[in-house]
Amino acid sequence: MRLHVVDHPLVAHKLTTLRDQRTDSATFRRLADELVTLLAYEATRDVRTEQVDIVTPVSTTTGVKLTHPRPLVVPILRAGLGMLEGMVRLLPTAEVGFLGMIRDEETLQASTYATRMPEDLSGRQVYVLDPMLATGGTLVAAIRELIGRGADDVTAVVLLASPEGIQIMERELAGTPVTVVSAALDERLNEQGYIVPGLGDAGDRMYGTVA
Ligand SMILES: O=P(O)(O)OC[C@H]1O[C@H](OP(=O)(O)OP(=O)(O)O)[C@H](O)[C@@H]1O
Ligand SMILES: O=c1cc[nH]c(=O)[nH]1
Ligand SMILES: [Mg+2]
Repeated sequence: MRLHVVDHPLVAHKLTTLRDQRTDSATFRRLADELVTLLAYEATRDVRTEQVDIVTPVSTTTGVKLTHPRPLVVPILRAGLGMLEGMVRLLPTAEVGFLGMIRDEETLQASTYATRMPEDLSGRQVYVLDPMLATGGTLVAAIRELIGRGADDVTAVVLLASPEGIQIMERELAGTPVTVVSAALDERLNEQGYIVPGLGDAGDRMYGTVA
């Protein structure tokens, strides 16, 4: 597993406002959208392209276009949904699949309540979206599902990761073609499994619900 923490002043600036407890839901959604677009730039560095010949008003030239099979973008509901638009804006040919997952706040075990994506992902590049990589349980289960369907290149785009979660991912997904792109690597998890300093419950902050 590869970890890439995006080091950029615009990312740090937007993330600081996202973390701030005074930030309202509408602003939180806008910032999550903007942040994922900045992360997508890094996450798609190896997206597959093919050469094409085109004619400009001045001459002929050779360029590239996104190639087949189309990349698949999978937001993990609920909070990952807030990252979908920002991602597909940069990947207009992408197909979108969905995984609904919830973490039991007592046991911290993740379970899946909805799955809607192609059965066969062989040869596909997959971008899985979830703002929080806390214990890693959710992302490990999601990525296992994608690899089980044949995906051979998985990139997880997250806003915050914990060192504990990264360690679990490295252990549980050793030898699999997985990259994690994050806006920050935080200090630790607290006793409730929340990222510290973190931003609280991403889904609640995004959709205005109270934990
Ligand atoms: O790394 P983990 O310890 O598994 O925790 C991270 C998960 O927890 C949150 O989802 P939550 O269960 O709150 O669902 P929600 O997105 O519907 O709020 C978050 O959006 C991640 O999916
Ligand atoms: O800090 C955390 C941990 C899990 N889920 C969240 O939304 N936030
Ligand atoms: Mg939540």
